[in-house]
Amino acid sequence: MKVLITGGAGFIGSTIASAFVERGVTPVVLDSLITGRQEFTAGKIFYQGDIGDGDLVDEIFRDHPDIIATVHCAALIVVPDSMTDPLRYYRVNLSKTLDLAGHLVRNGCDRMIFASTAGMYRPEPDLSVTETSFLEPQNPYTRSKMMAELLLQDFGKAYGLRVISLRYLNPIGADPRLRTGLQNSKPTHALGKMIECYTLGVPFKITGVDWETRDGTAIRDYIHVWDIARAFYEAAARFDSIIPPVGDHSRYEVVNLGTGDGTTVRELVAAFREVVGDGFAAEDAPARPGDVVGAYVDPAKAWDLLAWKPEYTIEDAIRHSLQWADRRRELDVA
Ligand SMILES: O=c1ccn([C@@H]2O[C@H](COP(=O)(O)OP(=O)(O)O[C@H]3O[C@H](CO)[C@H](O)[C@H](O)[C@H]3O)[C@@H](O)[C@H]2O)c(=O)[nH]1
Repeated sequence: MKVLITGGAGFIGSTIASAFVERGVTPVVLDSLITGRQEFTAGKIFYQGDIGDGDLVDEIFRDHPDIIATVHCAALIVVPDSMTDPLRYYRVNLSKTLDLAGHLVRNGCDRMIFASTAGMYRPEPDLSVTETSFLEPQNPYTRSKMMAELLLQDFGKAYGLRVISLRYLNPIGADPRLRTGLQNSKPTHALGKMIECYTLGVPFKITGVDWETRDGTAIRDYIHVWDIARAFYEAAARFDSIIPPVGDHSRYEVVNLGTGDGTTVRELVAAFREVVGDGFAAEDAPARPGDVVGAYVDPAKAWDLLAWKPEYTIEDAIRHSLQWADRRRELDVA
């Protein structure tokens, strides 16, 4: 049994591929390698190319008629970049998803698990989001994901494509067996900056300390990438019971993935100290332009439909990220 994983050489897609391998499902990776890494495809069935390339997708399905579902992760994901270059973001995340969906329908693949974002919700007053929270995406990245979901719903109604959309927020950590992790050597997200500051021996700047949260710092739902990968497997394994192949029910289901309470920046700093010791310094600083207070995800539906909840702690994710930063340096030198 095989699954096609678009973006399978990226941070999340490659981790999902490993989770499938460990459970006896063979991944077939399709990745352009624009941001993905060739090393992450080692030992896997790999096609280098574009999700919009119909001939290539046809070739993949000819070569692997036993593909039972597509996990669609290929996307551009950097919010500030999406604001300066929306054309590129809509082209890659929306137009190419449209093309891919057409190629899948043509090849008779009617199961898709879509890597989406819980960043498209307007948070409730307590900063939680559920699947019924109002959709109010704030930037071209989250809008491109929302629009892609809308087109996929239309494909369900017209062509029978079934889609489970998994929406989550800030993935951190690395494959616990360190096969893969974040490709980028200079990540700008909070944990990446903590690792950089810790390595250089300089204080980490807590950007934004006046938010209306439990300690004044912004909240995010950091979640271990292996937990996310497990959820994709569970969605694939239960696909036909979540969206049966026949009947006049909706062919589209949304499931949010998260921890249920989130983590503030100060809590992330405390967790980092828990892992590396007291020597890690942090200081208050002004908020970054465009920053938001944040949100956290209620994972109740994920438990009901996927029997899924996060298993790794924030400290586990920090430990794995630190180990991966060392491993990554070795890979770059090799
Ligand atoms: O050095 C830093 C870096 C970040 N933060 C703070 O930590 C919180 C989280 O920031 P991240 O950058 O980790 O997370 P964001 O959700 O703000 O954004 C990140 O996750 C998004 C995905 O949802 C996009 O990928 C985006 O490009 C990426 O920066 C924010 O309050 C930020 O101000 C600091 O205090 N110091």
